Amino acid sequence: MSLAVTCRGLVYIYRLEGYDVVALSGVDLDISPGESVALLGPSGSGKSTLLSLLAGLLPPSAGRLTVGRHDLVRATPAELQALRATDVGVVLQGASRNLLPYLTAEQNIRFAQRGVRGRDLPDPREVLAMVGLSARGRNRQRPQRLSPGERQRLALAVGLAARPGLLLADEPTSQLDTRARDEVLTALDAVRRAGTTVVVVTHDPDVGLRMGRTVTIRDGRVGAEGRRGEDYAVVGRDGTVHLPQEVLRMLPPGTLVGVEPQPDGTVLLVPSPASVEDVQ
Ligand SMILES: Nc1ncnc2c1ncn2[C@@H]1O[C@H](COP(=O)(O)OP(=O)(O)OP(=O)(O)O)[C@@H](O)[C@H]1O
Repeated sequence: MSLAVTCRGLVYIYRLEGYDVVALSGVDLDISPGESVALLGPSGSGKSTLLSLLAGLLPPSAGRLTVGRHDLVRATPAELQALRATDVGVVLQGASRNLLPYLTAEQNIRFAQRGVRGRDLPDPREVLAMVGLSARGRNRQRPQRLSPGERQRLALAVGLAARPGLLLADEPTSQLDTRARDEVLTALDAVRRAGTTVVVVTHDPDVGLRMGRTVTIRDGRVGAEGRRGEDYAVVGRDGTVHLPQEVLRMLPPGTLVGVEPQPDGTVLLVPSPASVEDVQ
């Protein structure tokens, strides 16, 4: 069963000795069951932190977060662990971090299925077939005998071992050549067609296009959304809007802007020749 995700005013603060780092500053995001979403954004904007919260690996500092029927703010550590074992598959950045090197591909899947109770588990070969790893005895190979792209697809298969309703993957195509990257994307298409909700963190805009929906995280919140190639800025809960780079070049920081609602429902931004400094 595919799972929905709801974030409302989601905040995460890394508390370090002497100072705090606000990694997420109020994420509002709805993901429908079966949807595929790419999280894009500059380095340090909060993508991996958001993924860790969705996975139940980090507890929200404030706000609301639900995955399916699970309330991740109230969940106990035991409930979060059960969630990761069954409903949410997590693929960490770097394929090898998800794999046991001394087990074959098939054994890696079986290992990920151990201890899962209360649901029908898929046949490991079925999971390997979904990510294109059933031919030429790939199921009997250990990870180091597989190519980098095959290893990454095996990492996805391990994340799918318990047939989760939500698959989270951090940079699944980084450091792969074009062909291997396309094979990983084809595997993700198959996962989505099987009805699983998929959320992928990526720096690659092409991956974003292939996923159908992009969500750009900027300064710890949703700054923009892309649907079927159309890009939209998102108005934050405090009324702020992250302007696209090309508009920011026309309206650099400090520009005074007249905001004029039009009768047809559009809004005009009219720059003034004066700047904030002139007014102060
Ligand atoms: N373990 C940590 N301790 C303290 N601060 C952290 C920690 N992990 C991340 N941060 C900070 O939180 C903010 C968001 O980081 P995060 O890794 O979520 O961003 P990101 O968008 O995934 O970046 P990248 O694309 O480089 O992986 C950054 O300011 C980062 O320095």
